[in-house]
Amino acid sequence: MAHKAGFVNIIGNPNVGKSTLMNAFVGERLSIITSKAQTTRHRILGIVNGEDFQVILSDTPGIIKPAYQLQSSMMDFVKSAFEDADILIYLVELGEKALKDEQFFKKIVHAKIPVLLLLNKVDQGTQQQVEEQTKLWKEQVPNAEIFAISALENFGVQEVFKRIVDLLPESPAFYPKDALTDKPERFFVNEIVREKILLHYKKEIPYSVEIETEEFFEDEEIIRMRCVIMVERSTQKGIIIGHKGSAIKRVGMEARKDLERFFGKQVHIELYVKVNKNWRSDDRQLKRFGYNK
Ligand SMILES: Nc1nc2c(ncn2[C@@H]2O[C@H](COP(=O)(O)OP(=O)(O)OP(=O)(O)O)[C@@H](O)[C@H]2O)c(=O)[nH]1
Repeated sequence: MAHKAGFVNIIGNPNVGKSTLMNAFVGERLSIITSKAQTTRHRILGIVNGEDFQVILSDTPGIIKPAYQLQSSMMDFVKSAFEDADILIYLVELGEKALKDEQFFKKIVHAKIPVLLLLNKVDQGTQQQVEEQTKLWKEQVPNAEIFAISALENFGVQEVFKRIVDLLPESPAFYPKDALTDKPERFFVNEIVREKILLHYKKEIPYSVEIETEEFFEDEEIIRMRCVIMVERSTQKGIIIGHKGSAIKRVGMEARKDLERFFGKQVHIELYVKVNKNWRSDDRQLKRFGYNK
C-alpha cells in the first residue's frame, strides 16, 4: 500500500477536550508538547507514525495573522490551518451552541479540505441529546462528517483516527520516522525552543532560525542539553542574544519550564547562537532538520 502523510489541524474552543483527544490519539508523552502559551503559528501537538502513514497533528492558537505566515520557500511543511492542512478537525463539546466567531465559522463551512466535526464528551449526555446535537451540527456545518466521541473514555476515537488515515493524501513522511523513534527527545526540545523564539521575537527573526539539539545527556536526577540556534546573519545573532544576554536567557528559562514538565525531571539547557549563512538553501542541512521535501 502507498504511504500516506499529512497535517491535521485541530480547532475548538478552550476546554472542549483537545488535550484529552491528543492523549487518546498519540499517548501521553508526545501530547505534552502542547504548552498553553500562545504562539504565532500553529504548533505540532503530536505525530503518530504507522508503518504506512504519518499523521501530524497541530493546532492553531487564535487566528493566524497573514504577516506571520511563513514564507513558503522556507518551510512548505508548515501549513496554515484553513488553507493548507489536509484535514480540519473541529472539536466541540456536547451542549456547545453555535460558533461565536462569524469569520471562523465561515472558514470552516467553506473549507476546501475535509472537515471532521467531533462532538466530544458524549459520555455526559443521553442518546437523545447526542442525536439532537448531531443533527443540529449537521445543519450548521453541512460539509462536515460528524462523529460522536468521548475523548476521555476513548469512545469513537479510534474510528476517527482510522478515518483520518483514510483521508490522508499519498505522501512520504514529512518528519523522518527514525529520528522520531531514535531521538524523539531532541526533536521535541527543538520544537519547544522554536516555540519560545516565535513567542518572543519580531516576525523576521523566527523565520530565519533553526534549532538543533547537539547534546542530550540524561541521568537519574537531571537532563542536560545543549542547543544551537542557527541564524543567517550576525545582526540576527545580536537580536537573539539581546542586551547582556537577556533575550536568550528568557527563551532558555521558558523552554526549561516546559521541558521539565515534558520530561518530568530537572532540566539544564544551554543555548548558543551560531551564524550559518546557508542553512536555508543547503539541501543536506534541511534534510537534517527533518524538512524532507
Ligand atoms: N466527561 C468528559 N470529560 C472530558 C472529555 N474530554 C475531555 N474532558 C474533560 O474536559 C476538560 C478539558 O479537557 P482538555 O483536554 O484539557 O481540554 P482542552 O481543549 O485541551 O483545553 P484547553 O487547553 O483550554 O484548550 C478536562 O477536565 C477533561 O477531563 C470527555 O470525553 N468526557
